[in-house]
Amino acid sequence: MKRRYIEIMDTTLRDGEQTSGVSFSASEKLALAQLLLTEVRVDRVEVASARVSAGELEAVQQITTWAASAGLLDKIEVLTFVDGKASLDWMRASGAKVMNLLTKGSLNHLIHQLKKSPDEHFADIRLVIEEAQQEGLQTNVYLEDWSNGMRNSPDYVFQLLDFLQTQPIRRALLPDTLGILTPSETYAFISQLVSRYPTIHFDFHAHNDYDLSVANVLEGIRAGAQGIHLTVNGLGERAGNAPMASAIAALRDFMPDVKMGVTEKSLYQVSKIVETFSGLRIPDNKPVVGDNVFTQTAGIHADGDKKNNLYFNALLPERFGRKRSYALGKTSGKANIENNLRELGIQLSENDLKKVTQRVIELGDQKEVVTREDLPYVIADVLNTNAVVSRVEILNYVLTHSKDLKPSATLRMRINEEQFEESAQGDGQYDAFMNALKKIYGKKNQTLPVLTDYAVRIPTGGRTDALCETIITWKDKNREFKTRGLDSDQTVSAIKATQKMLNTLD
Ligand SMILES: CC(=O)SCCNC(=O)CCNC(=O)[C@H](O)C(C)(C)COP(=O)(O)OP(=O)(O)OC[C@H]1O[C@@H](n2cnc3c(N)ncnc32)[C@H](O)[C@@H]1OP(=O)(O)O
Repeated sequence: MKRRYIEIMDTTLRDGEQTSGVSFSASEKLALAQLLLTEVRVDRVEVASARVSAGELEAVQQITTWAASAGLLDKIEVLTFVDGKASLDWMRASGAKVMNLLTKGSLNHLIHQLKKSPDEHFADIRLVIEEAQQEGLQTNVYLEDWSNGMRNSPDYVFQLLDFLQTQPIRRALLPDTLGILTPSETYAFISQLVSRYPTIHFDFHAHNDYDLSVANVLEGIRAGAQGIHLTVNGLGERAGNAPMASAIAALRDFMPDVKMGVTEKSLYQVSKIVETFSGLRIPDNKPVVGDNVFTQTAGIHADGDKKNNLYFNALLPERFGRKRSYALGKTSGKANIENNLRELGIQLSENDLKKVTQRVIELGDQKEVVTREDLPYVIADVLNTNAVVSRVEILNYVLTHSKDLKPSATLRMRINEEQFEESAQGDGQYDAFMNALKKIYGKKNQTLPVLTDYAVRIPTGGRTDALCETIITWKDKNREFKTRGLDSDQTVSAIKATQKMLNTLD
């Protein structure tokens, strides 16, 4: 089968940054543009809108300087306006060579926002494109509000495309600006344009207002679009754009006649970086990249996986550098527990396994979270054994907190038979505690796992009402794991979670 190449244009740095509350710094934009082009290997990146701000200009200058040295300048795009020379001046200052010119794709927007006739608009566009060409810039053209245009003023859309067909443009970009399309309409509109304008390269740009963006991307491509616009984590104005990870996975799995240059393995990494830079947490159930999407919770599912991977689908976590896991809670069965014990290198008799399973279910009923690293403690408690040999014990500590002085911590602990004591300052009490801990492990030439997430919650209901639960995610060379601490004091609960982490180290 001859496969069609589909261009992926990432617009996390332009449309993604239009997410309310998100603003990337110049260095974050540069790092992301580099990662997207060289690791994720998207075909093009749209990095800014022209004229936005001085900071934005500096960011684009940094990106174009890097891209020019890497031979990738033709992959850096900037959204510009039909505004005489204003956007062109900005393009010149930024060093970018590809402009995505925002024209009006619906009569409604043209008449009410620009207050111009089609002929006036086309004349303005012609001037900008001509000037851009003289400056050696390449032009792609957005037909803003194109989807409404196709619904309500198709003749205007055809008029615009008839005109654009005569212009030296590289691509026509079809945005569903307000995210109003259904999959069948997306297919109908795009296939109509593809057959009417066979020489134009069409990109489709979805929005997710009805949660249909990925479905629309698939239909857009099936209809003949040659490129699609995506954002990492689906960032974007209102409900966002089509999310990169799910769209790529769906295209790979459902459209075998399509090929793309994107490296699937790097999608999770870029998603986590965008999560950090944007400050917007990825929902746990977000396909492909969410924390829980490769976690089997139900006992029946864990059992089925043991018997010929019965509950696997094509979306295997390993494709994205991730791992399947088995949750512990009230819907767990023996198979969930066994799976986690295997990871910890612990074996129990059938009878003991039943008792431990029962306790995990009870804890789940009380809304308590049980992590894999908690299991040895649950076993010790249920079976009354010394399943947990506390090689590491926090013996004493003093934490200070005062106005206008840095918090400090003094810590005494035992590692095997040896005792250590250290003091340190930090940005908060727990940070000071961790700094003292790092000094101690530094003496032993041992580095600690990196803390990658710190979540605090007050478990609701029942007897844990007044307690605070801290769940810390740690990452060391080859594993990521969570430990949990429970105490009426938040810092103490974090210290308890940390002691559990220390006891997992060799
Ligand atoms: C598909 C999309 O998501 S489009 C996203 C476009 N990107 C942005 O809007 C980037 C962020 N925007 C900005 O920083 C600012 O809005 C700027 C710098 C573009 C303009 O700022 P201001 O001069 O203060 O104008 P303001 O934002 O109030 O209004 C936008 C103006 O652009 C005009 N405009 C709208 N679309 C276009 C267009 N395609 N080409 C040229 N001008 C346009 C509007 O008619 C309005 O002009 P008016 O003030 O003469 O009525």
